[in-house]
Amino acid sequence: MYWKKASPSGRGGSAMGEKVERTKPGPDLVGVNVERPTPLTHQTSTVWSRRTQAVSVRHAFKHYGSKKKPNHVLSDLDMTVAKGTIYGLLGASGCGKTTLLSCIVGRRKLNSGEIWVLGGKPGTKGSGVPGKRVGYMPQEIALYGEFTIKETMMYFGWIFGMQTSEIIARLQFLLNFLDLPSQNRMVKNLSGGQQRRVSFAVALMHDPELLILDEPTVGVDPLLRQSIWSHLVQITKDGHKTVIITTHYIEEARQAHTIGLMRSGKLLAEESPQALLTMYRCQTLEEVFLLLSRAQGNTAVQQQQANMSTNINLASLNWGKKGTISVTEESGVVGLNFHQTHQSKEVLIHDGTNGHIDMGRQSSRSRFAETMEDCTNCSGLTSTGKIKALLQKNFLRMWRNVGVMLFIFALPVMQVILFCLAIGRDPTGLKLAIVNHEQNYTNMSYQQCNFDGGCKFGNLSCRYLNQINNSTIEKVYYPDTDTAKEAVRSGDAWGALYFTENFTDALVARMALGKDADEETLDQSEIRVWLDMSNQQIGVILQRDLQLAFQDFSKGLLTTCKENPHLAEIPITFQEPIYGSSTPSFTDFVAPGVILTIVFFLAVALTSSALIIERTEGLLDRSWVAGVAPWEILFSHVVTQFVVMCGQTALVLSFMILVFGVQCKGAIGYVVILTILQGLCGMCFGFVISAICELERNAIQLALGSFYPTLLLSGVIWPIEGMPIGLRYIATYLPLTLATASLRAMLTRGWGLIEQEVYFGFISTIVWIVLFLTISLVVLKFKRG
Ligand SMILES: Nc1ncnc2c1ncn2[C@@H]1O[C@H](COP(=O)(O)OP(=O)(O)OP(=O)(O)O)[C@@H](O)[C@H]1O
Repeated sequence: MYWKKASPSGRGGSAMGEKVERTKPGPDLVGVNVERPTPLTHQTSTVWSRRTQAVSVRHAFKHYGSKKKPNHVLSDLDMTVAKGTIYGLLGASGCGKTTLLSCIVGRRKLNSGEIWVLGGKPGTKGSGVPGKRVGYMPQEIALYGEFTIKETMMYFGWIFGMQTSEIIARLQFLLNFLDLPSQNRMVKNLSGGQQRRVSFAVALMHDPELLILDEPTVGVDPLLRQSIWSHLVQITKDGHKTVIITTHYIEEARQAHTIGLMRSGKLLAEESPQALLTMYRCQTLEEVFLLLSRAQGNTAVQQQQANMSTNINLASLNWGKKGTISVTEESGVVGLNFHQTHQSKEVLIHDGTNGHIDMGRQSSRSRFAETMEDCTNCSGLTSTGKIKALLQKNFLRMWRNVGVMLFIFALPVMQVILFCLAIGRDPTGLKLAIVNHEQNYTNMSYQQCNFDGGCKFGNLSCRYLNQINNSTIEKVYYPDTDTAKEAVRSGDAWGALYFTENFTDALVARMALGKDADEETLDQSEIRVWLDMSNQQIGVILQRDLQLAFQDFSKGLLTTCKENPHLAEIPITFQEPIYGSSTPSFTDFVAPGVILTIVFFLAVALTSSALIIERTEGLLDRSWVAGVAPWEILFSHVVTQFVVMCGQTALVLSFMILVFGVQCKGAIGYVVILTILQGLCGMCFGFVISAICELERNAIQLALGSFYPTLLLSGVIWPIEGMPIGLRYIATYLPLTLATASLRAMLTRGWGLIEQEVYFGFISTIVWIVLFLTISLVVLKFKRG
């Protein structure tokens, strides 16, 4: 058997059930009826008393920052909020009110200490907190700017498991009650005060058991502020609803049943407003707060003296028959506890094991059981309402944002078009400085360079020049090699080409004499070329075209002279390639990597900031407090992204294959699946970035920073076989490498899923998806803690 204070009316504020936990009664006061709580005999009774309060916080410690340099925000804080009361939490800015509230709603975890909310510990299975048992209005607006008021209510209503008709009815009430504008107005177009009221309406939406309001009256006019307070008083009247409210308008907190005055991470006092005013003989709560704050600042000795004098002062108070004052040690600075007899009374209750329970306890227990039953769904896997709300939110946000829509669908198309137009084509108009001493430079024929196309051996230099591809090479004529080379040096030409004055005769002699040709003949018959090889691609193309032109020239000559044209070829015959074309294009080599890179990094860009934006706007926390689990948020993004990915894949592949003719020899179905999987992989990588980074800026840096190394190491623009062996191993296991090789094998070789190179690409992508998702979930869970 033990003593417990019960408050059937739920009034009277301070720690009704809590004071029974004292083991050391305080000193008697002269002339004051002092309650002496009886020491508890069962530890279970303490737990029971905590469970029957709306909120009970014990020995709470919380710090931010590292262990070495902690910023202590809560230090050994105790708080008791009785059911059916309004609890006003007051304190200077930065004293830790928001931190305390976020620990109560399960947004943050204490470093040590205990919190009981509505009979359970926040975050534990079946506690319903976070979840629909709590209505939370954070300090920041924490709403979706692109939503209308109605959509906002729908979103949270569905998350709370309400039916659409219920939400609409409740919305009408809240619009009228909070004097809100039309339900079709966008939240971002509302005034600051209106936005705060919408935020308040969200907290009231599902009529929760516990309302936690962080400064709901900021920016609200006095009339509406009064009506908000009246509403709070109204809803707590029947004792089923509890409100914790912080405010900087200290005087409005007079309407609360209990006031907790907080300073430096502790509660200086936890009493009813009237008791505080009377105890400290103050006219306003502000004065009380100043008094207590000063008292806390004094030394321990001074503090003791202050307590003594307070006690003596209190001794002279005449509480009459209505009031009793209990002296306790746990109320902090003054250690006073006030109860009005008409609001609370001491009742004898038994340990639950005996089965004899008094009415007060019975009602709290049955209510507790009821609420726990109510919340059996809270631990369920998910609800369709939540998924519906999250999906609608993701799609609406995308749809309403033109920039995002362009980013999603126009950017990939533009990238493909740019890639196909800009990469892999032969350059044109490359200037070649030509010096032909077979011709007279001043003569027009130098430019025209006529020759006889039959089996005639005159002006062979002109016949060769005629074979050169005119679209790639633009011939510019120079009088001598010095000026031609100078043109190359000064960047006016990519190379200089020189024919000796008796080139034709020497070449004919070379062909006729064969091994008997002398050095001079060989020297005179050579075409000399000086190239600018500083640009490897252009240099190699010029080499290739000049050699091919000579081969064609020789073949043509031999053919017209009825000789075997094969004599002109080097004795290596490249037969028809087994895969690919005999004139392979760089585009075909790069295209698979480009397709996957576009889809992968667009997904990274889309998702890497998604969670951060929601987090910085406070939306993520608010959704969590409403009972949305991290995996549900991820799942909704996966579904949204999947739809986006399908659209992007269709666009990218159609433009690549159908419009620009990139070859696809394999099964298009597998190509599509691998591309979508890579998009999902990029999305999951984006989640990791989003979960790790606190700021959008950091996320962008990380996403951009990862782009280039991935591109370089994935064999997209150069075969990984060219890398040093160690780096090659690392590169092989990057998310894009095996997938690129797989896609290339499907597109250019026409391989199917049975080939190792192909299915390795699929396996590697799926493994990366699982890995990234796991990392994001772990980080999200960790951060939530
Ligand atoms: N995420 C965080 N990381 C580090 N420090 C934080 C964080 N959130 C709050 N703080 C610090 O903790 C202290 C308490 O902040 P808190 O927001 O709880 O105060 P508050 O009493 O709600 O203030 P206000 O009335 O201005 O809202 C402040 O010094 C604040 O700078």
